[in-house]
Amino acid sequence: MAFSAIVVAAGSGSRAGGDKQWRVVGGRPVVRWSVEALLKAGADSVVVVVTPGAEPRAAEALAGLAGWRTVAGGATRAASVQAGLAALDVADDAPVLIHDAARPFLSASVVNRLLDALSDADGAVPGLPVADSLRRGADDLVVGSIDREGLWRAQTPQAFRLNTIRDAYAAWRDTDAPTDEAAVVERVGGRVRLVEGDARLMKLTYPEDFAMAEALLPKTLRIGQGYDVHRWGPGTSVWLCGVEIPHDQTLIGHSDADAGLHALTDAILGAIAEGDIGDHFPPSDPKWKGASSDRFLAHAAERVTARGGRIVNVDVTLICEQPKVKPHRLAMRERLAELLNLPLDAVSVKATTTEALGFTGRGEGLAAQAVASVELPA
Ligand SMILES: Nc1ccn([C@@H]2O[C@H](COP(=O)(O)OP(=O)(O)OP(=O)(O)O)[C@@H](O)[C@H]2O)c(=O)n1
Ligand SMILES: C[C@](O)(CO)[C@H](O)COP(=O)(O)O
Repeated sequence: MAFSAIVVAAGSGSRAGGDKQWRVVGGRPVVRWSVEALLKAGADSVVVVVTPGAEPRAAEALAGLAGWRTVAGGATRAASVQAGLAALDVADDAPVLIHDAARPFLSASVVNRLLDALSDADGAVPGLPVADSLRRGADDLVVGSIDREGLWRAQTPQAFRLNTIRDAYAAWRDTDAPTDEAAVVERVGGRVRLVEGDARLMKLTYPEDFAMAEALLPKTLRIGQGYDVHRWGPGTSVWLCGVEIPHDQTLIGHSDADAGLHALTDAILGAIAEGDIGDHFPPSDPKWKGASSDRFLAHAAERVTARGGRIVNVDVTLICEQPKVKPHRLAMRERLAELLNLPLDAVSVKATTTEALGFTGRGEGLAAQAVASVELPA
């Protein structure tokens, strides 16, 4: 069934600490999840209601999506919904879904249930039965109980034909704004059907809800590995895993030749299949001459964040006869943990010799290998 949609995103998000509709969850702004879900579910057009002046933020958050436009919202959610209704350019009896931007995880099955229900009802609302006991409280004391039988938690989107919801709002006389559209249509005697909601369609209201939303997202675990070698040459210190160690030689390279950081950067880039360090920082480019490898690692970590992912743990092995790594291992782990914003117990640095065999054994060069695991949105 063809339908259009309104996404209300003109709130202040005060209970969440402000601006929740623009915050990034799972690599995308909250409002983008909501608009994209409606477009994917088949919406012909989406009117996004924003606070006056927030249009550029909406354009940035929704860049690359087609089929949406903004209108300015009002002081209450109900006023914002009415601004969206006034901006719709569809037939009087066209189905309209009205959705909170703050409920990002909308599935096509909820949309289909709502549209189906409109065939014999004036409106449809996704709901979840109340599972907890309900108590009335005053001054931290229980002062009454409420029978939860027959009680539902109403979610959005809520579905109506345009004329039904527009006329019902026009008839609303209370001084208090309604909390949702079901209440408005019910007030004029409309039959609003409850359809099965979805626990993932939770409304992001409080700061802690954002961690919950991240946890709800399906994830995939990726592993990447990296390897790097640098030749020993004359010098007085060497950089390894972001720590400068006094030594009678140094590693030779275009940058600071920190083989540990290079291997780890490649491991992270490998986990997200975004090429290798040379693709991002070509050795032919003079601007990387003598550069601190910290920035290479930070760049790889930023790429993970940009993909909505997080690094879970890293493990680096340095292969050399000298210098002895153990005395510096904790400092190296602490530096990597700092650069990657990871807890110390998610960062491992190990070392081994090759029993005097091969180029590392002969002291011609140092090798490093690394493994990184990364969680990405599925
Ligand atoms: N004047 C308003 C108030 C709310 N909303 C939207 O209505 C939805 C549900 O409202 P709520 O969760 O209460 O959002 P806020 O009003 O932003 O939050 P708070 O009450 O914590 O300030 C949100 O997508 C919000 O952006 C809106 O468009 N216009
Ligand atoms: C519309 C709604 O999300 C349905 O549960 C809810 O009523 C919005 O309430 P809020 O106080 O604006 O968060």
